[in-house]
Amino acid sequence: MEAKPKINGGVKDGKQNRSTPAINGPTNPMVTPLLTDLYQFTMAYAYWKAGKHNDRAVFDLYFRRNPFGGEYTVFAGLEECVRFIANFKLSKEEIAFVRECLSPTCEDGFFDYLGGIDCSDVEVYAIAEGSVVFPKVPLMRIEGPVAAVQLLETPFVNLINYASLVTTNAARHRFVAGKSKLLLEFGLRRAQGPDGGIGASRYCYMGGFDATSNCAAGKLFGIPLRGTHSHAFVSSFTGPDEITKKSLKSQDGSRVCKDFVSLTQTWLSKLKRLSLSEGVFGETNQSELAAFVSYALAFPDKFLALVDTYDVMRSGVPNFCAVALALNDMGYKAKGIRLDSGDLAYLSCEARKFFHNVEKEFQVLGFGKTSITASNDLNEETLDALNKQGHEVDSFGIGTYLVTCFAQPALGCVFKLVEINDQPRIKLSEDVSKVSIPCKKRSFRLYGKEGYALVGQRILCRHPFNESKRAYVVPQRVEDLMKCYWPGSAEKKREELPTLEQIRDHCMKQLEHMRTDHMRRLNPTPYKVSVSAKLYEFIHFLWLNEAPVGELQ
Ligand SMILES: Nc1ncnc2c1ncn2[C@@H]1O[C@H](COP(=O)(O)OP(=O)(O)OP(=O)(O)O)[C@@H](O)[C@H]1O
Ligand SMILES: O=P(O)(O)OC[C@H]1O[C@H](OP(=O)(O)OP(=O)(O)O)[C@H](O)[C@@H]1O
Ligand SMILES: O=C(O)c1cccnc1
Ligand SMILES: [Mg+2]
Repeated sequence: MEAKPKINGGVKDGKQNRSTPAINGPTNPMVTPLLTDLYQFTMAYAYWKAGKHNDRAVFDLYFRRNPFGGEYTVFAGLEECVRFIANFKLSKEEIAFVRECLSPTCEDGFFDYLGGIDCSDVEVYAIAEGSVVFPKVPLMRIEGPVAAVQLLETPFVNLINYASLVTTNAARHRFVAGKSKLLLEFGLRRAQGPDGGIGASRYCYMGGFDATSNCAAGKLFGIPLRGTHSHAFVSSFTGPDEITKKSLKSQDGSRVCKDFVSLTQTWLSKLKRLSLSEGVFGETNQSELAAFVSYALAFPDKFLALVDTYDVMRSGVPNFCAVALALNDMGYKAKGIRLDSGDLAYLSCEARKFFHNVEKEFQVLGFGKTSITASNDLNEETLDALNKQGHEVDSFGIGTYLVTCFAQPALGCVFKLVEINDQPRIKLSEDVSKVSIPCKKRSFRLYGKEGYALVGQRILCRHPFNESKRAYVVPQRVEDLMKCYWPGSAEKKREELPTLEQIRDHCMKQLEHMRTDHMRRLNPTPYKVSVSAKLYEFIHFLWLNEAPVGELQ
């Protein structure tokens, strides 16, 4: 990071703000200017009373430590902040409520002023959503009249905190599962309320999940929807006699099987003969078979069965195979099974063996590759354990631990004043990691990989607080990280908001280019965030200037 030169403003290049299309309001209609802490309004009043409310302030939004014991974070939630600020306006009712909450001595003029705030004099600069980011680096810089920007603190931190945390959690699950696995987010029922559920689905997709079970998120964001069925469906059946409509038309429409139940029973007998020699199963649970047949009749081209209601290898898997083979006769390819309890490594390997045997014995090409989905309280640790043991799972359905961010409930984003009326400000702390980095800054990412045009300048990079930690760097490529996402009425180009799909792609690319030692789960190498030599000198000058000198008696 380096302190930003003072001269700014004017049209850079391209379009002006006025010509860009209107931005929709926040996804959650509860995100209004009142979704803030009371003290933002009390401070706004006190700024106004002191005649300071229009002082030009610069705030940085950043976090101090990466979550989940890792060394990286994915930045998310920016679009919602932009939507919020683009539509910021207190209604008459909201102002009346604020008036009730503040002291009766507050002057009327303040409430007129509140009603006029529309963030047209606020500017927001930010790193692209979906970027990999690190502690202390400003994710967003918010410039504007101090009272107005103060009102944005709580909603902005709220919108970024969970979004970035859960996106990072999803990215970490993706990293452990590996690229080739299908990751399904199943967390809605366990999420922290409706907003937690909708947000989890959106941001887990951003962080690398492939699909969600959450229909509302599918509709709102176009996220692929996926799902299986539950134990209730299986246990609701009592036996094959329940199935009255037994016919199934073949996939190409040329034939009709009048009694699909009997076809399935025939296949089950053949499987029994095959398996009895190996002692795998005798009688399977017939009510489970009825459930599977019914599901296959409802979705012949999407048949997927939950096989652990009674006994995975003695009932669920053979019943599934009987239905799948009957479907195969009719030209359909069964999708697969889901395991939701027991030793998922062992059971997935046993099921895979069974599928391979079926393929060999009955010459059904590709049956051995039938998909296996696993679920049940999965998290990074269990995925890692399954990898170490060896497993045959193709797809993981993950809920509770993912969406609740069980391993760490908050990211700890902060919003700190770094400059007012062109005067740099600092917040001191006994804890050095909590000292804020003053000044309106620019952030760069320096790339050392070969193959890029040489920038060639030798830069001294310094740890912001530790004098002895420094290094010269000759970057091969330099990326300016902050772009303008909300110019207010300033005549500056506003970055277009990318689609969820584009943000997800950006996130995947960023993660792919991370050094593996920064990514590993155990004792990852910290990514070094530095300040320029000039900023280092300035931080320490200001620190000494602001810290009172103690007196020893
Ligand atoms: N091979 C494995 N290695 C490590 N953890 C596993 C393995 N297989 C499953 N797990 C995890 O172990 C836990 C098992 O949960 P639990 O003790 O509730 O058993 P269960 O199989 O769900 O039992 P139940 O039949 O009562 O539902 C889950 O968190 C699951 O993800
Ligand atoms: O385990 P999670 O990661 O939260 O994933 C979602 C879970 O939700 C469903 O069952 P539910 O937990 O409602 O019931 P169950 O535990 O009895 O299967 C599903 O079968 C998964 O196990
Ligand atoms: O579709 C599923 O299998 C599913 C959906 C939500 C929660 N558990 C499982
Ligand atoms: Mg469960």
